Amino acid sequence: MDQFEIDLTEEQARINSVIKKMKQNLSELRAQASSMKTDIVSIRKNFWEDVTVNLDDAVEAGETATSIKQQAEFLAEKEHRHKHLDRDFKNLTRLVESPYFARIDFKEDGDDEVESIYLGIASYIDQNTDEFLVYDWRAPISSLYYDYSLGSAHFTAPGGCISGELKLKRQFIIKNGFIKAMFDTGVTIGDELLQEVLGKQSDSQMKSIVATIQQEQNKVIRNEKGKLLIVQGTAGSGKTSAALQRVAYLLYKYRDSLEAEEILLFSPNTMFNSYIRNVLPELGEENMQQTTFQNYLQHSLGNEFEVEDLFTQMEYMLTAKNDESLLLRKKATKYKSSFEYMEMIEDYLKYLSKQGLIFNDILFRGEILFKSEEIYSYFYSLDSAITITNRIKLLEEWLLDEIKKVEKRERVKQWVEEEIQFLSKDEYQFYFEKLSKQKRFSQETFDDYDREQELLSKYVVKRNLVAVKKGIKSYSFINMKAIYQQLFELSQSKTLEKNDWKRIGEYTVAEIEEGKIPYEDATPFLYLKEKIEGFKVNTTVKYVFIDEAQDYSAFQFSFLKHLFPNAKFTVLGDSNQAIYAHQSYTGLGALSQLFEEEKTEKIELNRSYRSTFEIVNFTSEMLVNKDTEIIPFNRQGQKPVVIKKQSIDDIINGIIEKINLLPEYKSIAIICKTAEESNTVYELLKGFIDVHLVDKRSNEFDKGIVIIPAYLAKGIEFDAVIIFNASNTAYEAESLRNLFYTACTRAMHELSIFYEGELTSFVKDVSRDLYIEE
Ligand SMILES: Nc1ncnc2c1ncn2[C@@H]1O[C@H](COP(=O)(O)OP(=O)(O)OP(=O)(O)O)[C@@H](O)[C@H]1O
Repeated sequence: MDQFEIDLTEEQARINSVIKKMKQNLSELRAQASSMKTDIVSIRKNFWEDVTVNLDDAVEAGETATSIKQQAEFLAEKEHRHKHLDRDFKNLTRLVESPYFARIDFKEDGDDEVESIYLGIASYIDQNTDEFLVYDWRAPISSLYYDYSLGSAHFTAPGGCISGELKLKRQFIIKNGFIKAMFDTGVTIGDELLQEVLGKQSDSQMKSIVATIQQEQNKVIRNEKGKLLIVQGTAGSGKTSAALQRVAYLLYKYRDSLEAEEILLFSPNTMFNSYIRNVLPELGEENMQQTTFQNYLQHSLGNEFEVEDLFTQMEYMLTAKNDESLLLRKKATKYKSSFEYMEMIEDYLKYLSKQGLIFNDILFRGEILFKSEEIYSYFYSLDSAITITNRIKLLEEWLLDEIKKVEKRERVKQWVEEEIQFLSKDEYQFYFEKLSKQKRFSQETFDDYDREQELLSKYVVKRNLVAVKKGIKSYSFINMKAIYQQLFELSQSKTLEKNDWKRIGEYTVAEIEEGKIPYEDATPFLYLKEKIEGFKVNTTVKYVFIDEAQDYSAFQFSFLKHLFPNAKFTVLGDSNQAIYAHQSYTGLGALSQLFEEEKTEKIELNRSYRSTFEIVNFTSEMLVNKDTEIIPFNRQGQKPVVIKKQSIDDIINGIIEKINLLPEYKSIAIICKTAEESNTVYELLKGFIDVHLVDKRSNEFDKGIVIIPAYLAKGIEFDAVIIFNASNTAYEAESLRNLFYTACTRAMHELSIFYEGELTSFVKDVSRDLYIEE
């Protein structure tokens, strides 16, 4: 036996022994969990038998409340412990399959002994000796594995910095308790294992990367310095992966004070949510909250407006005739996404503080109860040193007080009497019972006619005023539509030409009038509304993650900062994938203005792991911005293939042929420029191959062969990518470069580009030796 075989035998023996212990623990845990579950079910069932209920007097009622509270606390405590047991059980079940993925041997300075540390997705301690048989990959000592090659190394433990020497780094692939592969490595994280992992086919779900986290990714995962962490990373550099492992890391590090629901991830679309939903559970953690910015806008404005979504806006920009109105919309979008527009709104708010708010009349039974002018006068009679929001609150209180007077006044009116007469038997009974409960009557009927009339009229008026009061409480007396529209009349852009601003104003006012809110107006509108009505901030979220951050405008970042005042932000993006090029995208640099410099950290990820060496070299050359070098991971594959066809029909035939020739890939994407083009291609292909069409409503990430518009393919990856038509007509404008780049960088193993007519210059400009022409 050579040394490797000896080592392998020893390691397998250790694994066997560890798994044996784990299995024993597992059955103990199972028994504990099951008995605790029985207890919980029984407590729930007998809840009311075990509390003493007596409501005879205040003292007894107080004791009853205490008894209920104690019983509820007892149950909650049991449930909490059961949840933990359940989690330990699930983790141990995973560990039994594959107890660890790495070993490091570390000799601490001043110590003679070399300690062997095994790293897995969770810690495992020998119940008899208290020895750590497996260390959680997030434990302080585990960072040695990610950060150092052999030689001197150190890590920060709770008690301070510990230095020493890393003597061995070994990696394993263990399946069903058996070592499938074992590598000893000298460099940071061995290439062999990474080769092995990256060479695999894609999955419908993103996978955790804990065994092969790279040094620069580890910096993202464990970073804790600033309030804002900006990660600028090239396509496929592991931004999303690092973000998710970071969530797992934070949940581990702050396990006593941080819950998964206090972490919120903004992702590019709902399909993406389904794509990443397995990563954290795979690591034994609960998923954080996930949403999209669109979802938030819809939730906040959806009742009042038809809110345009980003994809509709994008589809419009990509398909509309290249005329004056498209140009204007682009200018408007750019302007409305900028900090300058936010400043304009701030100035407008200063103006509104002194004059100019617009109110609605408050109506009651078709008549004006409060005229808008009256509301206006009251509002501006309040001390202008008080914020607008607080004055609105005072105004609300005043209106509700006035309503009390109205209530009294209305009771004697003719309509009330008429309504009483028409009360149905049920309604009459309803009021009667209500009054009886209040001990107003001792007998079965109203005994006194006048009293009856008085009380019934009171109820009738109250009932009729419910909607008015509700309206006042929800501030429907503020005419937000008109206030936003007025902004265009009263303000003047410093950068746009006068005429452009005027025309932008005209069409915005018209859209809003029709109850539609363009995507670029949704956040500014909401900002203005919240500044007037009071910002509904979320103080419970402690960490906000923004993936695909290049798609957010400066305005939206500012808004999010307001929205989550207590949160730390991790923002991940790639300026080369800024496909909404009409936005005022200024790079993630715009973000730096949000927090003070000392609270902001920046990390760049330049190594690309998703695609083969050949694909990365090809796609990198498409970029004009070559400030940062993109380093491909050394995984070989075929060069991208560029295929010329005579017509669209020929392209369709070519794609069918291509797909038949490709190996049995799990996922193939035919990426089109727009949803419109995707529909057409789908209709042409569906009779010949089994394809799914992905659109913005798709919630699940389908594997197999999909047809997808480029802007929806963001963040996801496929074994093979086929670009439908890379003609110069389709991809001519410079603004489409990033969209094209994003589409091509979705490919892991193979990239084929079809076109008819002239080839887009985005490909033509790439060195000829980097692709094959067919
Ligand atoms: N350290 C790693 N070990 C193994 N796989 C990795 C590692 N880093 C990244 N990957 C893999 O590379 C691919 C791209 O990762 P990910 O999607 O996180 O990148 P990204 O930077 O968010 O990409 P994009 O911006 O292009 O959407 C994934 O398949 C991921 O599993």
